[in-house]
Amino acid sequence: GLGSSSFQDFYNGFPTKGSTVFNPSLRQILSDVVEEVKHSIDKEINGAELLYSLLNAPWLKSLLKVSLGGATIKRNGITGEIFVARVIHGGLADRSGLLHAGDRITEVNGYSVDGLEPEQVIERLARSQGTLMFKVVPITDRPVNNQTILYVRAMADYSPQQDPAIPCAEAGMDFRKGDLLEIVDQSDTLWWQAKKLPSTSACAGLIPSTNLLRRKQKEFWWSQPYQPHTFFVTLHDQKYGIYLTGFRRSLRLCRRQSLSTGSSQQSFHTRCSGSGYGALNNPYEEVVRYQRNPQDKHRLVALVGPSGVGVNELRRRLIEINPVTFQGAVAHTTRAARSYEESGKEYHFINRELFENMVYSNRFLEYGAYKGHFYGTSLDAVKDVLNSGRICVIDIEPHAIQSVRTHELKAYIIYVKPPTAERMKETRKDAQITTNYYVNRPFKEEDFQEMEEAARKMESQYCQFFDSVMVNDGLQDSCVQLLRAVRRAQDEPQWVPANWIRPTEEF
Ligand SMILES: Nc1ncnc2c1ncn2[C@@H]1O[C@H](COP(=O)(O)OP(=O)(O)OP(=O)(O)O)[C@@H](O)[C@H]1O
Repeated sequence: GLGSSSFQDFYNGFPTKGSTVFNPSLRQILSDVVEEVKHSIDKEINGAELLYSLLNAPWLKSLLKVSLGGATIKRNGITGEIFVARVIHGGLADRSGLLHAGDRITEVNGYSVDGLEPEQVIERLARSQGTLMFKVVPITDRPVNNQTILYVRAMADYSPQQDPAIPCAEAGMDFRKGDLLEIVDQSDTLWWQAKKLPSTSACAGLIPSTNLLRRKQKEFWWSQPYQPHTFFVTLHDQKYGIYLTGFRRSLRLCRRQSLSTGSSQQSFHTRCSGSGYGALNNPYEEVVRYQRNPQDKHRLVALVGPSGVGVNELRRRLIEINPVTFQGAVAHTTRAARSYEESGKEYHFINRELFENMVYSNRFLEYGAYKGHFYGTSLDAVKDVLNSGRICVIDIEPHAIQSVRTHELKAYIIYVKPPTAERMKETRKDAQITTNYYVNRPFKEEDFQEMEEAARKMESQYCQFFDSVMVNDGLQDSCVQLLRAVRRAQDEPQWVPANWIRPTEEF
């Protein structure tokens, strides 16, 4: 339905304002827009969408959709005057430079529109053929366009179609947790305009501002899958401990035990830095493009994944491939060293008092208790590896992600995802799982299902923090994927939280 000739006609009659006639370069803009619309006719949304519901001829819908080119109109309830409510960034109206929010539309094709409903104005527009003429009284105090572009990562999902409060759902833009957004207009305190990156459309869409989205999140908190689970509990709560880096089997054991005895999820204790916590409350996290300087320390690489997916296997293989480059962090424990163990090698063996001091001075990224002993991965153990010039590769529970997303560690989070249950069955024939009843028994059907379920939950809660996602299908392939991801993290530009680069409230 989009004949170029009709576009041409329409273009010729594109709204003029006073004596201003469209600049010929608009011809080019319009043909761009035609292309855009062809690709996104069902998604591309702007004020002209109002027309959409009123018109029947599909070609006309398309045409008019473009014609308003991203402006919404509204009626002043008291005076009855029709105004341009909003000009969508990057849309035709915006690019023409002729329509501005606040401009009053007095006539369409010589007919006064005062007192009409916006829908009637739209209808009038729809009925007109050939030349389309607007008489516009420009707003006197046009706001200066001093918008700075802001890049953010969405920490929440948003769907305009499900938001009755949005002024024009069709002009809205949906996004999901983890999406990168380029915010192009913040002039309205409630509704911002943004594009999703990588952007395929020139046109922006409406999204709620930080404050508005925060308010919405509070209203709908029960529907938000993500709730921070960062707890500080006393060291004397030994009943349900956890275990950490390098000993995830114990961790899994005690987690399962604690679940089966009805304990809450408080078996995870993580460090909670100011900046990290701030990010949890912010529906948008400001990000900047960052590339590590070759002279700088490496970024910490942290693997997360559901228990049994193979996080430790992958980590071990990576370190084995190149132990000069990669290293894990040595955990601390209060358990006594065995005769063959050496402090600083298997563990840093420390006494309980020292462990407690480290907890209280916030030195652990994550810690917990298991069988009466404490275990923890300390910030210093990670820094030791990074200071030695190596790449520190650790695995963490997702609850601890916030404790490594800091200016200092600049963690790159790799999520290891299980393949389908069928593929798991094929690839894990000789693999061994550790459960709370058995250490190293063959995988069973239900293990795969449990893992799938755990992966789903993990993704729904934490996907916004994953810098890279890999499926651990064939081991060989996974190792190559992992190696590539680690290289990317160190050598290629990445979006990182802005406060890593210009720290505000760092520890
Ligand atoms: N891609 C793979 N193909 C085949 N077997 C694998 C693969 N990845 C891991 N395994 C095997 O699966 C088993 C569990 O892996 P691993 O111990 O690394 O799990 P994990 O994610 O660290 O879980 P946990 O939290 O229990 O420690 C091991 O026997 C490991 O060798």
